[in-house]
Amino acid sequence: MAFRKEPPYTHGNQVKTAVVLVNLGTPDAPDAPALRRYLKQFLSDQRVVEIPRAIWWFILNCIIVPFRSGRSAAKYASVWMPEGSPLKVHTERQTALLRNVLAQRGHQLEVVCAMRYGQPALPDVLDRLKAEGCGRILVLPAYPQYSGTTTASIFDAVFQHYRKIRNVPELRLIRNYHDHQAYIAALRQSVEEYWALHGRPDKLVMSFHGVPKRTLLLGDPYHCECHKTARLLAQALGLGDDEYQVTFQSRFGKAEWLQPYTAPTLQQMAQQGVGRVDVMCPGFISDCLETLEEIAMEAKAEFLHAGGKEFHFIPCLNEAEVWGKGMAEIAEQHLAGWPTMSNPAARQDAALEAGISAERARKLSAPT
Ligand SMILES: C=CC1=C(C)c2cc3[nH]c(cc4nc(cc5[nH]c(cc1n2)c(C)c5CCC(=O)O)C(CCC(=O)O)=C4C)c(C)c3C=C
Ligand SMILES: [Fe+2]
Ligand SMILES: [Fe+2]
Repeated sequence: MAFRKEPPYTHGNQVKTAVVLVNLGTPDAPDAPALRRYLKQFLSDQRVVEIPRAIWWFILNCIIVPFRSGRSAAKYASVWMPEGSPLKVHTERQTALLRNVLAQRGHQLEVVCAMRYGQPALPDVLDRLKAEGCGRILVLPAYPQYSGTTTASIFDAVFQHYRKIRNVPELRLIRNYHDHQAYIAALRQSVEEYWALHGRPDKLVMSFHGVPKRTLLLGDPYHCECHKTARLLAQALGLGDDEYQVTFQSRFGKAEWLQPYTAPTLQQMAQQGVGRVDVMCPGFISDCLETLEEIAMEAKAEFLHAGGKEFHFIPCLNEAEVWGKGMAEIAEQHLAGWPTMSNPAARQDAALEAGISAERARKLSAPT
């Protein structure tokens, strides 16, 4: 196998560290050509669709791409922001937030974002970091719950990229943070703030993106991690079992996916006399088509049509300050041992913030 051409190794270069926030990716524009490119790349990933290649090639190229692109483009158009697709806009803002919080805590590192599908493409971002001298890379997927369909696909893309590189950086991959206290605390704060402004619902629905049921039966822990997130959040909010419900949305294709499905559950709730529901999507750290259109528009209309009185969508964590700190805490745990703090004053501040005594902080900041 041929490796990519690299400049000759030189001695004495300072090795930099980078954190890469990787999200799913999104079309470049809310139109059919952009959707065709996006859906083709996304749905050709064998981690996402496990149907035998030849059959799937036919279904994807002759049915899904031609028929879905226009419809999906119209949905994207209904949530498109002036700066672009919500998923990309929020991911970029989260990257800036994480960069600022880590810098405030005294870390010297690059913080960038990348997309598994679409732009900025993960391989291009990894190439750029290498050219900038980053010899340590921490990959932070935008998925709190691990799934073979999402997290592992990011890992595949990273490994695939470095297969062609001779001088591979030191790599760390964050597998999940579905039960991390910083993530649960950020969710709790966002719900409590929402309820302080808008009052409380009869029922809180936590709607996660679905996956085919067979992936659960074949060992994917995603379903269990979603339930654990929901249980921990309900505990943090002090909710009883009858005050919240976990559901799964965005079913794709004819096969059975994780149940209960979000839309029919909301309709049943409306028919059973649940007056107000609040829906949140803790499987997404940023708002996107699936939250803003499928939940905040479609599911809302269906719930009200079925007789529900009030429907509230609680936004994702997006750029909440508490989530900036949460992401930083998660990243810091995985950065441990890497020399990211070269500034003694910042090191002392960070140690103080972590609750370590001033004296110990001074010792820590002494040159080593
Ligand atoms: C939160 C994690 C996600 C999992 C798990 C997931 C699995 C999964 N998705 C599809 C098919 C589609 N998903 C689409 C959009 C989409 N999916 C996620 C996240 C997860 N997907 C996000 C964040 C988004 C929104 C992207 C955006 O641009 O805002 C779409 C495209 C939209 C459409 O045309 O309806 C498809 C298709 C499968 C098949 C799958 C697991 C097997
Ligand atoms: Fe999806
Ligand atoms: Fe489970």
